[in-house]
Amino acid sequence: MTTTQRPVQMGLPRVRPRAGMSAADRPEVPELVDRFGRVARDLRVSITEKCSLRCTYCMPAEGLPQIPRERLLSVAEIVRLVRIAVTDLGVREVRFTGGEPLMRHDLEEIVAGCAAAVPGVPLTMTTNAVGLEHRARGLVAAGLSRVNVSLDSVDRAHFAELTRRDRLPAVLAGIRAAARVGLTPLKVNAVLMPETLAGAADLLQWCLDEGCRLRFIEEMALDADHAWDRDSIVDAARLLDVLGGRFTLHPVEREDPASPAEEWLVDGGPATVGIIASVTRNFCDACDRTRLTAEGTVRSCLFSDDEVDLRAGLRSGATDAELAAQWRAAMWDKWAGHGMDSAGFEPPRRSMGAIGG
Ligand SMILES: Nc1nc2c(ncn2[C@@H]2O[C@H](COP(=O)(O)OP(=O)(O)OP(=O)(O)O)[C@@H](O)[C@H]2O)c(=O)[nH]1
Ligand SMILES: C[S@@+](CC[C@H](N)C(=O)[O-])C[C@H]1O[C@@H](n2cnc3c(N)ncnc32)[C@H](O)[C@@H]1O
Ligand code: SF4
Ligand code: SF4
Repeated sequence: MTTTQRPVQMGLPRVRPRAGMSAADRPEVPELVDRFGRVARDLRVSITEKCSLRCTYCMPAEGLPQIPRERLLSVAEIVRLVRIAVTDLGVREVRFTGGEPLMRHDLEEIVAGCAAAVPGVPLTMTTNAVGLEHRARGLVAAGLSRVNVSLDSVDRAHFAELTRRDRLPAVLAGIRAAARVGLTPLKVNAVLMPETLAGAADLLQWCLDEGCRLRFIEEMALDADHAWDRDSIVDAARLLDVLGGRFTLHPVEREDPASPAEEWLVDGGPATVGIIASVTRNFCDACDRTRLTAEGTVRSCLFSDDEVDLRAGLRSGATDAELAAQWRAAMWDKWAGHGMDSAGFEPPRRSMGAIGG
């Protein structure tokens, strides 16, 4: 686990991690700083636990237990928290995720409400693209800036096996519709597993043909079935070997050293393929993420089950300042990193789909 000490940038006080730092040690700044000197600027909002697919690395076959409607944040509650995040807490980008955000019929209202509340802030979505074909235009009109789409294989049988649903045609149609209406740059996320390797070159060729930016992602211990095994991680070297059989790849110097994806130029460029090595070369020391779950808790790290409930305050008359203070306190306690390489590592209780990836 990386615990590199990083100074807080941009004029904020320098915060040094030290054992036993308490709430009283938090500097009086509006931003979402933590004890390790990081500042969270990237808000990921889960809006549902429901999903149209059942990816084996994420969901149980039967889906997640349904969240009763009254426990889900409403459109107005999501918009209010997004406004607080941007205007009071220094958030600069908002991503809708889940579960599958397209499962919410009021997604367009959520996007439009946020676009009006925080004009100029990029509003993005991570989606499996099932049904996006019919909603892409409406989402652009509502104010969505771009989308990232999960797609692990362009082989229909293989896709059905990985997602437990035969929906590849809908996903490809969704990606094409999103690209047509300008939800770009459109990135494709593929979780890297032994099963993904066989079709990796075909997937890259498809993305090159369609003008999408493909990133492979190391599988993390966030599957609902708890079948993840550190020793069966497929690493970048194995993937590069497979892709190298069909393409010429050259590593690209990272423009942004904090960016999680390492990039390779494909056949001389300009197209690239990326690898997000969340496990073997984690980027926790540069983490700038804060999360809201669909039930309105702040989750400071994907791997930390310590959540702070904002919904209770939202529904009992808390002021913006009170909600912001709760959010700051939650982020101050953020962990150094995920710890997947530490002895005695235990996966979190919630799986990826229940957190909001
Ligand atoms: N370790 C770690 N991995 C994450 C986190 N959030 C997302 N991921 C992984 O990164 C992959 C890509 O996430 P996206 O939702 O596309 O977001 P992103 O890469 O931040 O998006 P861009 O800003 O478009 O590059 C996901 O498939 C997850 O596997 C996080 O907070 N920590
Ligand atoms: C949980 S999904 C939610 C959004 C949407 N349903 C989708 O699939 O894009 C968000 C991202 O998490 C990734 N993901 C899910 N489980 C993962 C795991 N165990 N390890 C790494 N990434 C995972 C997915 O590939 C996807 O890119
Ligand atoms: S990764 Fe996304 S599409 Fe796949 S099961 Fe999880 S939430 Fe659904
Ligand atoms: S695992 Fe936690 S600390 Fe690491 S990048 Fe993800 S959210 Fe940030």
